[in-house]
Amino acid sequence: MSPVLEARDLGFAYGNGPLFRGLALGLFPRGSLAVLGPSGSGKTTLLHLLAGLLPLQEGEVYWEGEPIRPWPESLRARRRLRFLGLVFQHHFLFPELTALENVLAPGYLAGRVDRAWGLWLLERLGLGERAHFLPQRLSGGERQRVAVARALYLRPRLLLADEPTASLDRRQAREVLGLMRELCQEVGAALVLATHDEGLVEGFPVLRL
Ligand SMILES: Nc1ncnc2c1ncn2[C@@H]1O[C@H](COP(=O)(O)OP(=O)(O)OP(=O)(O)O)[C@@H](O)[C@H]1O
Repeated sequence: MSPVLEARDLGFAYGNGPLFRGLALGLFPRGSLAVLGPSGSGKTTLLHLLAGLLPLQEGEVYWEGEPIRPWPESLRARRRLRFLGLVFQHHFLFPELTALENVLAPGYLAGRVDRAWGLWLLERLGLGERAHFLPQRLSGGERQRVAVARALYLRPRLLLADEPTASLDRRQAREVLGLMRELCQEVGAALVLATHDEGLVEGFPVLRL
């Protein structure tokens, strides 16, 4: 079995000294990893490097064994759409689209619109009854669950979640994380979770920044 995601010898600096150097990680299909570190330690930067959203400075990132550095941005964007899903601290839902339309949005980009699959994801996340609500009528936890459904809609090999529960209370955070982990297993996605919260990473292999 080859790794879904691998990073070797990663180093990055914004100009005022290195944020990290010589960093390595690897994830197998359906594997998980928590990136743990205080605010400012470089979690978001690392996830952006892994997602190919920030140019690599030192080292290399491999998606399913292929180095991403040589790819032109247009190819990277195309590969990203199929390879990975992203969930951020803020949900970034389209305010004028319903929960279901938000989940289907990547399907329009990829030419794969399957309402039944979108609805199944929402139901699995406990939002079947709210599929036709606009985001403004949903709670913070519900919006974040819609964002998780949207990120998994194209059945990515990898889900990158950057502080996805930072705006939720502890109970909601645990619930959203638990559902996210279960659904990743079902969809077949590996999971990288970035968080500053030690209390949330029980059961995860941990990389400390
Ligand atoms: N575009 C940028 N230019 C210069 N410095 C930056 C830039 N983006 C981030 N930084 C700095 O790099 C450091 C790491 O930032 P990053 O957002 O990766 O950390 P983080 O661990 O995700 O933090 P948080 O938990 O607060 O989101 C911080 O000190 C930040 O101020």
